[in-house]
Amino acid sequence: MHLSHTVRRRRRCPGGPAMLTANKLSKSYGGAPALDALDLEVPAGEVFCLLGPNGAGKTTTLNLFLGFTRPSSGAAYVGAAHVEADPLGARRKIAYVPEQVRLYPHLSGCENLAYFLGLSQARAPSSAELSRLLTAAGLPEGAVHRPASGYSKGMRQKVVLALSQAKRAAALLLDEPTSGLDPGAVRELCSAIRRESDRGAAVLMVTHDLGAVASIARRIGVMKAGRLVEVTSATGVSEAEVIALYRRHFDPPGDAAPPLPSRSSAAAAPAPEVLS
Ligand SMILES: Nc1ncnc2c1ncn2[C@@H]1O[C@H](COP(=O)(O)OP(=O)(O)OP(=O)(O)O)[C@@H](O)[C@H]1O
Repeated sequence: MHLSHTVRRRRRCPGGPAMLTANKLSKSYGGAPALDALDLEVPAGEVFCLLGPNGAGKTTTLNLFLGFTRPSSGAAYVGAAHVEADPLGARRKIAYVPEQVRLYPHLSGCENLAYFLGLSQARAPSSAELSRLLTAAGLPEGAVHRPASGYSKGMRQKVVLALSQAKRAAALLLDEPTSGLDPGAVRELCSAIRRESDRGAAVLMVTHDLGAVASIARRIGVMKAGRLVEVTSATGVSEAEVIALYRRHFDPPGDAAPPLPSRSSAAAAPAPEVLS
């Protein structure tokens, strides 16, 4: 079926209309495929977790949905917006939690939220409304008006999750959000992500945290060398079952105790700015 760039009938996937769609989405660097003909649909309200070893193409997938990089072939859509043809239209529908969220350090959480929200919509919510959004996302009340320079990683993430809620983002993309978080912060983050999916956001989360996957994923996609090699339901699965799934794909044969991805593989690389 031909899909026009701008006018496109929204396809339906099992859980409802697809909010994130990849059609034969491919990206090569210097002739080497980083992502190879990805077909994927994430409907509204679903949490889809992408697993795979380093270099599998997970971040490349996010970058293509975000319009940070152009596909070599194929197409990515956010709702009906074709990312390449209508990057701003697509971006307006997305909230993005990079591995390291960067806020304006001299501004408070409330001021950061007002700023990022102002980039995407004309209506400026009141300070009381912004505070409510931030505390609903899990930011401690006492931190709302404090400079973000003193925020932990988990607190910075809460500002983006409040932004996601405030602008009613159709899609929430997260790149290794639990790396470097303590177990309590991981639980809080998972609850906040669940609230966003309950609201109707399509969630696409790249992670090495198999416990978090078991806690929030509705479907799991396994990536290997740029290809999506398995998609499976995660409803009711335990962490042990997610570990078994991962081992089935990535255990070297004959190796008794292969390494699993760590829960907190914090990388120091700076991430792009918060999208609004
Ligand atoms: N800007 C780039 N230039 C050249 N090669 C790149 C670039 N970005 C990614 N790649 C390559 O594309 C492949 C997929 O990378 P990608 O970052 O998507 O993997 P990943 O699954 O997210 O890995 P990780 O778990 O380490 O984040 C890798 O081989 C990587 O080296």
